[in-house]
Amino acid sequence: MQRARIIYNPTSGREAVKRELPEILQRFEQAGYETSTHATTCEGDAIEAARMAAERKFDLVVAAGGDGTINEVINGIAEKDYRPRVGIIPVGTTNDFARAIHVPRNVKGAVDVILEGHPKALDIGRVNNHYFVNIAGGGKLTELTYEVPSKLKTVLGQLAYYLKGVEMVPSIRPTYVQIEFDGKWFEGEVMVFLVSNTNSIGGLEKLAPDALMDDGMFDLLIIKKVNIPELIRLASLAMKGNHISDPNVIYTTANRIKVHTDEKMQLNIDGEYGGLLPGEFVNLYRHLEFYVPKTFWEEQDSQR
Ligand SMILES: Nc1ncnc2c1ncn2[C@@H]1O[C@H](COP(=O)(O)OP(=O)(O)OP(=O)(O)O)[C@@H](O)[C@H]1O
Repeated sequence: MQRARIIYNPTSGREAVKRELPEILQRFEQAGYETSTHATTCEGDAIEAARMAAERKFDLVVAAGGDGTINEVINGIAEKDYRPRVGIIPVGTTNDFARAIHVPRNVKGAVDVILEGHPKALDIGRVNNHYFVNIAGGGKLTELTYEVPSKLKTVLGQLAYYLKGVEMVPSIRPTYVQIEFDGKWFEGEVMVFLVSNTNSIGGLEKLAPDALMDDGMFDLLIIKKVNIPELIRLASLAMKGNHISDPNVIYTTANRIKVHTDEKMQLNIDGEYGGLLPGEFVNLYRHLEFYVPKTFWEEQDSQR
């Protein structure tokens, strides 16, 4: 019998997962999994729970929560020789990773995807000693993702991020960085740089429109120094993916990226604070197996 460990964050998003847990457990048991659960209690708890699940050789680890919970789960297993397959039940606020791999953002649909059973090996990223599935980056704008209080997200959902974003705009300043990507070089002031593994970032599905998740490459997006009205114009272009040909934007792919700055610049990893730069970003080719909808792969393949 296969064994599944469901690691869930009871505080994620609008706190729906607690209510649905009995039904989730029943469906996994009916599908033939011996299933147990772990409710996270604080930051870092899902890392430890996932590490233990790998050590105890669970076949499947399910991350039920937001992008923060998924990030912790992959950090718990990424360095292990034996790595359980990963399922996602997206009950967070933004759920970028679920969007990217087309897992439905409702519990029933997400459980269907896991139980239909199409695991696919996908790339993940590593920066310094942290792992990420979606994105890592730096620049004042990225700090938005961890400055929004959890309670506000529970009440307002995604709107909480937009409100905070508007509030932060006047304080956004450029930072002088040196970026080396696969032997090429950029040096100058930037508003933000993003190292992306998926095309879905901050709820925008076209920010890194060409990102594939099993090609061993990141999409690197750099927004050079611009004034605030210009930044707002670029943000509106990004809604439709039309920002990438703008002269103030560098958009390219790379497997290995080094970012250095003399100023203090925070690193954002999958929406959470990840320490200070410098950082070396490495793409780990098809490192973890995730359950994805069958249609997702047909679509990825058609983009090649
Ligand atoms: N019981 C808990 N109480 C408070 N915080 C927790 C608890 N369990 C986990 N956390 C922390 O909450 C963080 C954010 O949770 P998560 O990403 O699951 O939901 P979210 O913030 O609502 O969604 P999103 O990341 O999509 O915005 C996690 O990275 C973890 O550090």
